[in-house]
Amino acid sequence: MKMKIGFIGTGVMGASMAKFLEGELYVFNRTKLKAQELIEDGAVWCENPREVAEQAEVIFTMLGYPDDVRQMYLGEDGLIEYGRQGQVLIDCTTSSPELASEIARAAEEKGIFVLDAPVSGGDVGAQNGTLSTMVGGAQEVFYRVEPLLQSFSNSVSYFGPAGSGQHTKMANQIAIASGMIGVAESLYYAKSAGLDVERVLETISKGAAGSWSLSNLAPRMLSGDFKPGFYTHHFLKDMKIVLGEAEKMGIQLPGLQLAYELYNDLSDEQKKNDGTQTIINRYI
Ligand SMILES: NC(=O)C1=CN([C@@H]2O[C@H](COP(=O)(O)OP(=O)(O)OC[C@H]3O[C@@H](n4cnc5c(N)ncnc54)[C@H](OP(=O)(O)O)[C@@H]3O)[C@@H](O)[C@H]2O)C=CC1
Ligand SMILES: O=C(CO)[C@H](O)[C@H](O)COP(=O)(O)O
Repeated sequence: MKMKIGFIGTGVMGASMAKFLEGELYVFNRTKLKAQELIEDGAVWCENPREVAEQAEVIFTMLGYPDDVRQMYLGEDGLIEYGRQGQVLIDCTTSSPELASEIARAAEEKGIFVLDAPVSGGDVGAQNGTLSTMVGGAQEVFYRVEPLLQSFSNSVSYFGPAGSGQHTKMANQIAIASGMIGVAESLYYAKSAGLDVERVLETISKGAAGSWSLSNLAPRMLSGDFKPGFYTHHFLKDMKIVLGEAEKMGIQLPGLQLAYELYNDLSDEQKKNDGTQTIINRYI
């Protein structure tokens, strides 16, 4: 018998990730249109999270902000309220580690299992099923659902108790943040020096400067394609979570702080609608 799998949050990432899950799929998203392709491929549309919770054995969420996650899990009519014993809930949203622990505690009281399983690899990784997935929560639950996580990932790693997946994703975002500033400033410098920027990009991508951001986002910067793979407002959300966590740990991250300020200086329009490659507009 096919496993009944729920997927809530079918935006840029979720709509692609859900396609790789094998089973009977139950989907819900705030804007139904964004689940249309999945529905056409056979997924069952649910009118609310309650319907998903009543049907599915395992439920994935891929939402925007920690507040969305809080509402979805802990709010009235949320997944914990309607969930049942033995059910597994997996939050792939990039969210707060502390909230992940809070949700896991609330779920435990009802015999529901929760994992935090944020992903890296961008829109391209989601489309190709090659994400890197980082997991926190009970290890035996992780083992149970690992094959599902593998279906949209090329790497799945377990890190420890609830919140550990989110902490790992924060480490990922720290590495990406300064890298994005480096990518934009590299192109700006090459252009200012009168070089053929496309060739510079092609050449340095093959050397030690090579990175996911350089290969995937620098070409979008050069072609003026600012369509979101990764929304700038989500990147700012992530950097804010990291800065909050760093403060709690009593550590300073001046590189990340600078990246946050440079991104935060972008226009409201750019923050709301553009992908993170829009940082190039600060320079060129
Ligand atoms: N894009 C990327 O490259 C990556 C993004 N991430 C992270 O993954 C998460 C999702 O990103 P992405 O897919 O790009 O963002 P999107 O905004 O495209 O997707 C989020 C989806 O969640 C839906 N949603 C939010 N709250 C609710 C709710 N209460 N009920 C139902 N649906 C809800 C939104 O609905 P609606 O359609 O109405 O807005 C939207 O479709 C973010 O936390 C992001 O930081 C992680 C790795 C890479
Ligand atoms: O826009 C980006 C960086 O500025 C990346 O698309 C984004 O960070 C995707 O990487 P990840 O999947 O690791 O979050």
